[in-house]
Amino acid sequence: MSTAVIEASGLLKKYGDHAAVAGVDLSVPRGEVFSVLGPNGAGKSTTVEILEGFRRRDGGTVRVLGADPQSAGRAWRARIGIVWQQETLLPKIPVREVLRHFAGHYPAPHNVDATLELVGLAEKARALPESLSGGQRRRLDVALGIIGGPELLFLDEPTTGFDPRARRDFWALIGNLAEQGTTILLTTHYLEEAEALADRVCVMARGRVRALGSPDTLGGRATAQATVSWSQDGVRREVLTDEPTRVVADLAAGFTGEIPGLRVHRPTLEEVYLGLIEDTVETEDAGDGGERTEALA
Ligand SMILES: Nc1ncnc2c1ncn2[C@@H]1O[C@H](COP(=O)(O)OP(=O)(O)OP(=O)(O)O)[C@@H](O)[C@H]1O
Repeated sequence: MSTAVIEASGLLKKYGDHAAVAGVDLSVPRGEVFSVLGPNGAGKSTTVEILEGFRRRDGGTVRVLGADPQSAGRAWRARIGIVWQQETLLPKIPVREVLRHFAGHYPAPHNVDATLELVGLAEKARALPESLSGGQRRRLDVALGIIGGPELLFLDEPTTGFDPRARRDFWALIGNLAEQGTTILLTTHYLEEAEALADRVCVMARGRVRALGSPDTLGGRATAQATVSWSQDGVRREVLTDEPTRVVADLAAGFTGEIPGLRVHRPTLEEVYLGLIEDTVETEDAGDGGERTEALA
């Protein structure tokens, strides 16, 4: 039996003549943190909304937690958690009560206080949601996403607007959930976030998957040529090489002590990503097939 939590094959979604998703294949095993990257308009949200059961596809097959999201019922929905890009509208009651209220919708919810602790909001249990800072508010959104004890959690640009410290704390929280076995699908525009959290990343552009792999190896990153640079007689020198270790060893033999200003640089995830989407930069948003429509289900 397949251990894939998400399995999509030949996924297709059209708006008018424009294929927003043009044949996507994905397979995400249980317990993986899987990140979807891509420029604006690449088809990420459309793909994710189809997987969440909020948008109908025009072609392809999809299984999420063993069911077709388009026809799956309440019991299936209780097994997934979603942290939306926009803040969820909440009643004007204290944070703990909000969470208790949402917990009541699930058959086997997490403990409310343990969840507040996990997201770092225990001290705000009695505060009203409207009094929370942006980052705290986002933590509450995450608490709402996980209160039902989901097997699969969708996170849509979860750390937009976070300060660097809050972002690190948030990453620790997500790492924690992943360690506990939650499968996580993360869309983000922050490459360092994908690098910190994801087991695998998928780069989408123009409705297709351009590259798929671990952050270390994406687009041939691990084996790409390295630039070795150093300073000699006040001049900066550099060599592009397949064998940086040999170059450094040869250099070291010519110096007594440290090699001044030695640097070995391989492409960063951001550089690889930008190379993968280079041709889309100008045109990605130009292909709309008409007016935006509301989600169907
Ligand atoms: N409801 C809709 N009606 C018409 N066109 C749509 C609709 N939703 C998305 N599109 C178009 O489909 C394409 C993919 O959009 P989508 O929102 O999936 O991209 P994205 O990768 O999530 O972008 P972003 O990073 O900006 O969120 C875009 O060209 C968009 O304009």
